[in-house]
Amino acid sequence: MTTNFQSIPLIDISPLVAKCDDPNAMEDKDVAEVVRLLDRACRDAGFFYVKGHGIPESLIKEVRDVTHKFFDLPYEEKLKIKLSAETGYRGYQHIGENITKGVPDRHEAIDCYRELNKGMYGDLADPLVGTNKWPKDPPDFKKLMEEYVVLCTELSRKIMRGIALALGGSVDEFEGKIAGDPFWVFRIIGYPGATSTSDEGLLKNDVGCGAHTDYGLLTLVNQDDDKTALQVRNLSGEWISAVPIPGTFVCNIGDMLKILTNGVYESTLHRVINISPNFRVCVAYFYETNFDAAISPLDMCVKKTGGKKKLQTAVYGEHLVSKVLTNFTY
Ligand SMILES: N=C(N)NCCCC[C@H](N)C(=O)O
Ligand SMILES: O=C(O)CCC(=O)C(=O)O
Ligand SMILES: [Fe+2]
Repeated sequence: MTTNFQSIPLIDISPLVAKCDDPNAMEDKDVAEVVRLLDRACRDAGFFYVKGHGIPESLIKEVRDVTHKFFDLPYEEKLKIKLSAETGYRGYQHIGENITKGVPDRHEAIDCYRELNKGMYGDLADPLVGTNKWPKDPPDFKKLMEEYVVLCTELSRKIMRGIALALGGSVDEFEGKIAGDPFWVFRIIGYPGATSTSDEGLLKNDVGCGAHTDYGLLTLVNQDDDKTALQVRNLSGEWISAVPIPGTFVCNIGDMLKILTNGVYESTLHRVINISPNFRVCVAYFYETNFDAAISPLDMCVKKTGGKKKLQTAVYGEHLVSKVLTNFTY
């Protein structure tokens, strides 16, 4: 359930990060406070910033720096790792190639997914089977990003432990069959600077990514410090900017967590319009359920919401594949 939030809350999650693997974490009053704030943020906005997350700021910045360097390369160079159906939809897509609600997005990106081998989940994962396509230049790009993905996975697991407690569940509610073997998606994205200054012009010419929800459990957004671009829709349809706060991640809820919570937490619509004249990068990490998990509302959430299942079961891998196949024209 979204509200008419006017700003996106910032939560210092350091107590949770320190203690979430302690079985008695909730007895710690600082952890309990983080959990309360997470519940508030997830109910009201489905979006929140986190600080005190433990990932070094120097690494977060380096990830954005090498991303700028990659997108600065000549087009021919970037095409060496081009995404296609044959690469399992992994690799580089040029501006306008990704489509949201039928409209080409004004962004370029490298799309990566956790590795999938043929037959791993029957034929469920077939379209995404492949290995990631990393550029040779900048050197160490792959190493840095792979290191970063490991840290994002670990951080997301911790935040999901907090969210499990926020829902009144056990700390490991989202492990095991739901996300004990989490899939992940990783998008390294570049948005050209705005060509317009008026609102109408920006909406007509400068939409970097059209309104959408994310597909899985939890997204961690690492965005440039000095450009406002990400906008989040509130209940009355106002677009609230997720203005960059240095040293934080913007977190948001995906479709699978909406289903699990029977809609108590919503996967909020958001879009990207880079209003700055300069090229913006965003590195988005998506923490997902197990690839083959069949996701339905948790009993404890159904109880909270009047006892009726409001949302249908979805198999995460099917949801992802159906999205990926409509994001591109090939
Ligand atoms: N894995 C995620 N969330 N990717 C976000 C891209 C959202 C835009 C996409 N064209 C769409 O229409 O979904
Ligand atoms: O660029 C951003 O800030 C967010 C990107 C996004 O929403 C996505 O890739 O799903
Ligand atoms: Fe998104």
